[in-house]
Amino acid sequence: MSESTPESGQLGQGQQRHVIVMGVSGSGKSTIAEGIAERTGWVFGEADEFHPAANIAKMEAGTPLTDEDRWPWLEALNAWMRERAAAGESTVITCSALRRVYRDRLREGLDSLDFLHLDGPAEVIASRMEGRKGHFMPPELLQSQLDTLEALDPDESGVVLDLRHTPDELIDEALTWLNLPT
Ligand SMILES: Nc1ncnc2c1ncn2[C@@H]1O[C@H](COP(=O)(O)OP(=O)(O)O)[C@@H](O)[C@H]1O
Ligand SMILES: O=C(O)[C@H](O)[C@@H](O)[C@H](O)[C@H](O)COP(=O)(O)O
Repeated sequence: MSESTPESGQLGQGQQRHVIVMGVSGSGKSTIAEGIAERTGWVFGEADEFHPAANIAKMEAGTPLTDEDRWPWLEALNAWMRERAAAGESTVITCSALRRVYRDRLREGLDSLDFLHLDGPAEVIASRMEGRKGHFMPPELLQSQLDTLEALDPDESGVVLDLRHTPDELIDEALTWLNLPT
């Protein structure tokens, strides 16, 4: 399948792909999404960069975001994907996308949007957050992220991947699920 390779240039409607690597903070979204972007040539987006400064300050201070905090952020991410779609480009972005209603907002106006959910034991995620230096997200917020998380419903296009696998394994599993060459 070559429709999404960097060489293919502008893609017609229906040929482009839009993928969100989802999961709680520290699950490995950035690592895997960057790998997918490298292998596919799709435009990469990092959801943390779409948060208003107030949201970042709130998380940094150890306070979980509310739905109200998240709506403008989700709207900005959706607008960005729609712009890329209008330009005929495929995208892969990181986004916690913790609740079903958030994912519904993210899907608006797109022909298709696939979710790759990085899931696994809380202890593994916690130790990764502890080991990550210079990131604004405090490990204490992990529990609220896990409490907010709603698994993909059967009618949502997506797959759950085991975050304990290595990044290379996960990128291969993602590409295989997406029906792309590994
Ligand atoms: N599959 C993996 N196996 C081991 N360590 C990983 C894996 N994926 C990510 N990491 C490490 O875990 C930490 C969190 O990963 P990151 O990609 O920043 O997660 P997120 O974007 O979901 O917050 C980073 O230090 C990263 O290097
Ligand atoms: O909806 C939220 O509460 C945040 O978006 C959160 O889920 C996200 O994970 C943070 O932005 C931390 O960034 P990392 O996911 O990169 O740790």
